[in-house]
Amino acid sequence: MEQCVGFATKILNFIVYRSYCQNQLPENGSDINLLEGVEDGLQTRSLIRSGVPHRVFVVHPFIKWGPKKDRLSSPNLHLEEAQALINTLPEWKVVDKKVVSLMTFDKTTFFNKGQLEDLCSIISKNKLITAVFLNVNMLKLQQQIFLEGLFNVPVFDRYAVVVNIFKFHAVTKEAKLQVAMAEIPYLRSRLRGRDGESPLDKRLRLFMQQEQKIKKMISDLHKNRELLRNKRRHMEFPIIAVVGYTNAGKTSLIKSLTEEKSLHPEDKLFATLDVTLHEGLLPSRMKVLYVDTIGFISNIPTKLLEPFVATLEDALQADVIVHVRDISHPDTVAQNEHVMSTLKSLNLSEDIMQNIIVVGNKSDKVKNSSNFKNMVLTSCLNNYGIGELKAEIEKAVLKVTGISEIKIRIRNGGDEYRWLYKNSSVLEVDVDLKDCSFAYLTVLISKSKLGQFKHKFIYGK
Ligand SMILES: Nc1nc2c(ncn2[C@@H]2O[C@H](COP(=O)(O)OP(=O)(O)OP(=O)(O)O)[C@@H](O)[C@H]2O)c(=O)[nH]1
Ligand SMILES: [Mg+2]
Repeated sequence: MEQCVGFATKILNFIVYRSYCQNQLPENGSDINLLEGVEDGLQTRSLIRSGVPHRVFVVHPFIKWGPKKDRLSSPNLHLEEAQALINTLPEWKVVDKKVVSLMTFDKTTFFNKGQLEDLCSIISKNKLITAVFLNVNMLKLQQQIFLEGLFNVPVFDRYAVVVNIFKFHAVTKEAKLQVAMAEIPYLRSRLRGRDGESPLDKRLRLFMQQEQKIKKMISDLHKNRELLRNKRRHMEFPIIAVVGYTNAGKTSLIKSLTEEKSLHPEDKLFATLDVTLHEGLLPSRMKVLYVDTIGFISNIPTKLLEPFVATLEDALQADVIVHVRDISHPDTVAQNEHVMSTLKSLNLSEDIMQNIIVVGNKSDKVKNSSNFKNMVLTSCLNNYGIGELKAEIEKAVLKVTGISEIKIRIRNGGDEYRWLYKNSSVLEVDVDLKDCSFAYLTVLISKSKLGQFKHKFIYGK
């Protein structure tokens, strides 16, 4: 309780603390130079010190009445998701949790007087607590400074926590650059609290320069990927993008579809941050490429996801989208709405939006899965429904790509033979019993490739 004695004194302390905090902000360019050591991991100075674990008191504030009330989900489900976010950070632990109802999130003190006293009392009694996670998108600087002054421990919002999860999970240079890019608006917003003397302008300018440099590096990488994509298109393997809410089982599903051993599904939010490609075979032995993508999550500031949007749009230039839902999750309906509205907000073609196969995953954890209609039910745990899903994917692929099955008689081991193996999916080879130097090949081939084949080997001769 002692921390709460004298609310007015605390307000005074807040003013003193505020100037203390301002002195803690980066003083010179080198401190905030995100691009120093890009190659060795883009170490940034962040408001969460990387590598310092915390024992966290999770507080989920929610609006009880009015138009801003969340009608799709419940405060307790949000609290659970907030806990899952904290547990995703290595060695971080949740030691207490609470939901608090408010009329607005706009007050500088954030909570009302009674709530603040209550929270202070919890924090002062529980000596384990080393940080508070306030489950809102982004606190205003003044709110954060006020609450930290009062609670005497760091206060993190969703932006800070999610950026740090991203940092732990970014593997490729592109993902690391995107995380650095995502962090800039946050760090910049934390700089703005200082009085406007010239060093602040200098630091803001530095941020802008860094932002430009990172943007340029990302755009160079995108160009590179564009080349790869064209190459991929040239090979004409159908592309299946796998999307869904974080932790729904996207990576697991791709693992089941491709039997690729190297994939590692994890019970963590945002385990996958990089777009990766995985080769698989459909029932007719047609080769396809599955694209694993970053998971969606609701209540994330759009600024945080902006750097990832271009990559996601790029990944979704696919022939078919598979939307994986975790139907065992109590919030599955709200998660579905969120994924669908995010997909609609992206710059995707009409065609692809018509080609979404919905998968009801984790059906092993659901008692009555017959409630879930218009989807393929699967379980990656026991491979249930994987065969049916492959057949659905094949149907969709054949429909959109105009790929057809044909049988051609060609010379064994000749140029035609090699060309077909490279450019189509060979389903069957039967030696011509009348002339063993010839064979009948049954292949799946796209219209354009068939045109090329005829041009090269039939009309061209
Ligand atoms: N019981 C059950 N668990 C599953 C199933 N599919 C996936 N899981 C588990 O769910 C967790 C998340 O799986 P991932 O495949 O990593 O999920 P993801 O959608 O790729 O997650 P992010 O990359 O973090 O967005 C892991 O612990 C999986 O083992 C399933 O069908 N049944
Ligand atoms: Mg994943």
